[in-house]
Amino acid sequence: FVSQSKSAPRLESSLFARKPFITGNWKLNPSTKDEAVALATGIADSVTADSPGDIGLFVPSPYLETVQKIAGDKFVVGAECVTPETAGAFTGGVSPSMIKSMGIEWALAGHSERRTINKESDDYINSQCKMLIESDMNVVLCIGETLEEFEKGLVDAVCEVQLKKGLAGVSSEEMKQVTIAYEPVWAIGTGKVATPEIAQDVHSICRGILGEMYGEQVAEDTRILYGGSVSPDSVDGLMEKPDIDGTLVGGASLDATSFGRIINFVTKKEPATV
Ligand SMILES: O=C(CO)COP(=O)(O)O
Repeated sequence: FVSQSKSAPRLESSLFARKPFITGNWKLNPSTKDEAVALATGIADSVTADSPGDIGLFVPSPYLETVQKIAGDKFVVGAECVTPETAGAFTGGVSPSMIKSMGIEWALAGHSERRTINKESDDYINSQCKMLIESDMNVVLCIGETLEEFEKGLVDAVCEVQLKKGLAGVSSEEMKQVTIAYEPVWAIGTGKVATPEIAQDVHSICRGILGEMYGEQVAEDTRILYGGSVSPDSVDGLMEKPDIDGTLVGGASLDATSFGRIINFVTKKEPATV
């Protein structure tokens, strides 16, 4: 259904150059399995045959199997992070092979909270990306600048470093397994969503960097999601922009009604010319 490793993410529809991908990241929520079941069920109920994109939900590792069962073929389920090791003395670690063996084929890497709180470096994130790809899984590589970097005009430079280091050693062919999520740190959990214009600018810059790294075709095929305070009110405007291929939603993915509205976004995007 949504496995990018099997087919390039192109849509038959002429509206989108790339099939939209609406994703949620539950972070350290909800507090109990019962609540996770209720929330995942509510989200699954809002996915219909008319929902315009692929849908994904990144959930805490203890809930992966339960949520996967509820998801069926309505949405894909992924881990929020992985330990880039195969086995050994890494207490608390969760490896790609462990979750792959549970039927999970997706994971995030490089979320700003992991970069900051868990001190995950670009090199470590690169190992996560490579190990997920080698495990025949799909990765959503998260990048984005802090407020200070934004105010200093360093957005392009930060995105370039995070993309180039995060994807070092990843081949053009393997880029089918990669989705990018641009999440400006200043927009995460703050209620300050980037304007569609700002997000479009950065997405277009990121696509240009991917073009330098991998050529035009890979750049055109790679989905770039926006994350940071996305809500039912802001999703339509964001999704109208040509280089915004989806969203990575935090807070609003914890409410089935709000996330359902985001999943079923309405867009007036111009038909794609590619
Ligand atoms: O970090 C995010 C998703 O990964 C965004 O979180 P919010 O939508 O709560 O701002």
